[in-house]
Amino acid sequence: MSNLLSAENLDSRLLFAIPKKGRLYEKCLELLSGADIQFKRAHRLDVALVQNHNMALVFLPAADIPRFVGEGNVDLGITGQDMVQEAGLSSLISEELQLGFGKCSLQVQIPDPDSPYAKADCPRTVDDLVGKKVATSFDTLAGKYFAQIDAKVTEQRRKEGKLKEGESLKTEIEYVGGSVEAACALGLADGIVDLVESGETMRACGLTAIETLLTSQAVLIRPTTPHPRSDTSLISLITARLRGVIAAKRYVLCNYNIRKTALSEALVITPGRRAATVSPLEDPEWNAVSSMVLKAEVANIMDRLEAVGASDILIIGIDNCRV
Ligand SMILES: Nc1ncnc2c1ncn2[C@@H]1O[C@H](COP(=O)(O)OP(=O)(O)OP(=O)(O)O)[C@@H](O)[C@H]1O
Ligand SMILES: O=P(O)(O)OC[C@H]1O[C@H](OP(=O)(O)OP(=O)(O)O)[C@H](O)[C@@H]1O
Repeated sequence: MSNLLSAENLDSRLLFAIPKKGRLYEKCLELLSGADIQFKRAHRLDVALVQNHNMALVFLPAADIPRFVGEGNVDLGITGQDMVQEAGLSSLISEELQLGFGKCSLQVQIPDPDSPYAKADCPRTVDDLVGKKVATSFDTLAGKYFAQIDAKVTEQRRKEGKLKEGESLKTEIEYVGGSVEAACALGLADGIVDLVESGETMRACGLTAIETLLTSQAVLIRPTTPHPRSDTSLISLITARLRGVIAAKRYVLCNYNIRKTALSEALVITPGRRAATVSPLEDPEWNAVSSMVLKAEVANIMDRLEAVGASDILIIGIDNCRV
């Protein structure tokens, strides 16, 4: 049997990096299926040849994908914006598409000072963490953030005469690979910088968030300068397909009938992505309108359409689309 990883198998193929596990994995598989990217991932193999395109999927840790994309080893990738920022390669990476899942925030968290178990001298603000220990998997971003806070607090303390010229404060950033939320309870750190989505993990660990370093979602990325080997037309095709799948998830089609006298008011409510489709009805005083609207705004839009006299308002799900 030929080796799947051999150069002749991969050389001519477009390489698309997908997180190999974790929070983004299942959503990525759904997205690939929606875009009809067909593949079989063999047991224990992190490369899968795509059956219906000259492409291979490469399953990598989400944290490594920005480097593989930035250095041009792969042509496309999906990862979190947080990972792109942490890799510090933003100039080499172009964000093609926000995918609308994997939404979370990178936050500074401390043991809840209002908890009955809190120590009297526990930190309450980021300034209170200066000179102490902060555990994180995002040591680059946390390091940059605390370098600024350290400089600000050092300056203040000098002015107050609490620090001599030449003396400075430095927060210690302690890298941990996972389960960062346990670091304070284990005595490893005074605060952490970690991802928060629902806040469940944070609350379960008796932590509270005091600052947000960034917000993030999953993104489709590609090298700013495509590799000479890259099939740019296939990159555009895959990007367009993924854009269609994402738009279909976010939008629904809103159809309704409206008197011509109220048409302009109704079109303000449903302007459509480019423009709404307005068709004549047999009754010359009425029009039919069809317009894409954001799923999240449907209830509000229906209320407003009814208020301007629209009738037969129908909301229709979109399976897939090109926008
Ligand atoms: N709780 C969350 N909610 C939504 N998105 C998240 C959450 N945690 C992480 N993410 C997103 O998913 C990306 C990958 O995080 P994840 O923790 O799954 O990484 P991993 O280290 O590859 O997996 P694992 O934690 O299983 O080792 C993060 O960079 C972030 O963009
Ligand atoms: O606010 P929440 O919805 O509770 O999500 C936040 C948690 O999710 C992530 O970890 P994950 O569960 O992916 O595992 P990890 O700690 O091994 O990275 C993150 O590191 C937090 O621990």
